[in-house]
Amino acid sequence: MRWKPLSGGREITMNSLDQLFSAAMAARANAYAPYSGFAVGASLRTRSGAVFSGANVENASYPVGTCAEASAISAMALAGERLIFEILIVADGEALVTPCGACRQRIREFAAADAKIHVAGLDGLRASFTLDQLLPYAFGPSVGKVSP
Ligand SMILES: O=c1ccn([C@H]2C[C@H](O)[C@@H](CO)O2)c(=O)[nH]1
Ligand SMILES: [Zn+2]
Repeated sequence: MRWKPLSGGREITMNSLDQLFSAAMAARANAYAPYSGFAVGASLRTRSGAVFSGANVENASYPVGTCAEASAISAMALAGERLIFEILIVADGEALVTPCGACRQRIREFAAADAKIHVAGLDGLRASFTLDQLLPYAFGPSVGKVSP
């Protein structure tokens, strides 16, 4: 992806993973995580090339809180998009923060088995997986349909 120069001279280029990372970091800045104190950002790229992002939004009733990935997927669906090519999750700390089980299933609803799931720390990308690696033998949208 090419970006217009900010001010004359050198053109600024940003690769697609940098763009996802920036979007996820920006979303993470607005995470609402007063209970866990664990802010998470997510961003995803769709087939059209558009990027959608989200952050976790917690609740005093703990189980009602939502994950960053769920929030990014809702933003995507609201824009009428239905196919995720790659998604990136960013969080602080030493551990790899991969999507929780529920979010893996949420991603599966809108992504093929080879979709990429990137995991980042605040300092940048740490690992990349395919959805199939994180959710093997998945139950997907075409499995549960019974023909009339
Ligand atoms: O992949 C993840 C893992 C955790 N969380 C959130 C849920 C909760 O608000 C907080 C602590 O688990 O982090 C996410 O949003 N995405
Ligand atoms: Zn989740």
